[in-house]
Parts: sequence; C-alpha cells; structure tokens
Amino acid sequence: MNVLEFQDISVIYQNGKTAVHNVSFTVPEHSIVAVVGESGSGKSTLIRAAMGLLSTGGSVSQGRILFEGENLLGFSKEQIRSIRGSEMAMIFQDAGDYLNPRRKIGPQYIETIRCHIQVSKKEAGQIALDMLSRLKLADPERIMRSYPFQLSGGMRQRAAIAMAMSMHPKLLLADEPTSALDVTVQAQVVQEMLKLREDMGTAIVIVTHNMGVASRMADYIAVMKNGYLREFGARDQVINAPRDEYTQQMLMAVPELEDEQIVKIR
Ligand SMILES: Nc1ncnc2c1ncn2[C@@H]1O[C@H](COP(=O)(O)OP(=O)(O)OP(=O)(O)O)[C@@H](O)[C@H]1O
Repeated sequence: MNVLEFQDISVIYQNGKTAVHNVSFTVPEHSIVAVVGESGSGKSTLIRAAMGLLSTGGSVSQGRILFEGENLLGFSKEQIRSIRGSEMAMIFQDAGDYLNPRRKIGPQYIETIRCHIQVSKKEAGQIALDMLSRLKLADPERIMRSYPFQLSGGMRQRAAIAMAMSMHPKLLLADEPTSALDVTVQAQVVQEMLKLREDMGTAIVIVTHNMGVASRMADYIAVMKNGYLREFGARDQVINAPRDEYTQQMLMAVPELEDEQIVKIR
C-alpha cells in the first residue's frame, strides 16, 4: 500500500514559472523517501503541494496527489485541515516557522494536541512530555516552560518534530529539517527520526541538500533538477548504480559516501 503517490504533477506560479514538471513517484507505507537536488529544483514546491501549502500564487496545474488512494487535490479546505496535523504532518527547516515565538512551548504544544484529539489539558501535557523525552530532550518539563528563543536550534527542531509526531501521523513531510543544525546535532536528529519511524511506522518524505542524510535515512531517493524528476529508485540503486547522467554527476561531485559522512550538494 502506498501512503502517498504523486501522479504526473506539475506546479505553476503566478509569474508563469513552472516549478515542477510532470513528476510521478510513490511513497510506500512506513518508508522513507529523500528528495534531493540543487537549490531551485522544485523540491519544496512538490511537498508543499501535497500538504496544500503552496505559497500564494502557486497552483497544481495538472496531475493527482493520492493520500492513501484518495486525491488530495479534490479535498475541500475543511477536509485538508482535518487530515493536516493528524494524518499527515510537516516540519520545516526552521522550527521558528512552526512555533509561535511569543508563547511558551507548553501551551502551544498542548493546544496543538487538543486541536486533534479529545483529551484533557493534563493528558495532553503528558503526551507532550512523553514525545519530548522520546526525542532525547533532557528535562522536558523545562522545555515546556520555555519560550522558543530560550532553546538551542537543535532543541527547537526536536520540539517541532515531537509536536508533529504526537498525533502519530501516517506521513511526515520534512523540508530540510536538519539543514540549520550543526553537523553533530544533524546526525542526532536524523537518528531520532529513524527511531520514530521504527517505533511508529510513519512514512517520511524528507527534502534535503545533503546526500549524506539521504543516503543514511532513505529507502528510496528521488533526484530533481530544474523541476523535473531525473531519477527515482531504491537507495542502493541510486547511490551505487545511478542510471541518470545528472545523478551520476551529482554523486561524482561529492566525496565518497560513508555512512557517517555529511555531504552537501548545492
Ligand atoms: N512563490 C513563488 N513564486 C514564484 N516562483 C517561485 C515561488 N516559490 C518558488 N518559486 C520558484 O520555483 C522554483 C522551485 O523552487 P523550490 O523552492 O521548490 O526549490 P527547492 O528545490 O526547494 O530549492 P531550495 O532547496 O533552495 O529550497 C524556483 O525556480 C523558485 O524560484
């Protein structure tokens, strides 16, 4: 069963720019798909389209995006809102896009949970503390009492991931979730996302510039360039026997991929 399926998707912006051209690939249940490619290749546009979160002026001009077999593009705003957060969640490069800077983490976290499930404030608080501990955040109570600016970038990003994962979504869309973090913290957050997938079976689509992250996390890799999907395949095939010339060049441009290595493509 596929959780998500892009079928011949094109996305156009108001200025006439086609940012994504006829892209098709599938995200099987419980799997991790990394979408890689240089800046401007259309990676964010593609996953934002799935979430119904294209920036103003962007629209899907053709194709279908199936979530568990149903075309998301035919959903009403109400339907999209009800699955967003509970069935599919999204995290961004900067948790600041997700967290309100003027409120402490605790109240916003509890409110997010209670938007989706009917539990008391106390129960929601417990769910939040459990998730924060799973993300290896020491002293979750203190995190709940903190404002976002009182936490490091890595802690904020972990808090955002915890919030996104609290509803046990079937699908997590992650746009460069580790790019703003330093290398050691990146590796830890990647490890924690892998653990969440293992524990909860959440499928993940991760957009990344970083071939190291893609190679370490993904079951499948999608390579994009100039809005086109150049290659899609199982991780080992794409890394070890790339079929597309652009993928070959991209891989040649990065040093040998060791599991622990973090390599950037730009
Ligand atoms: N709101 C917008 N209006 C017009 N063009 C846009 C808009 N957002 C993105 N684009 C264009 O669409 C193309 C794809 O952008 P997108 O952000 O999806 O690429 P990306 O691969 O995610 O890049 P990055 O890694 O830098 O985020 C780019 O040429 C970009 O300039």
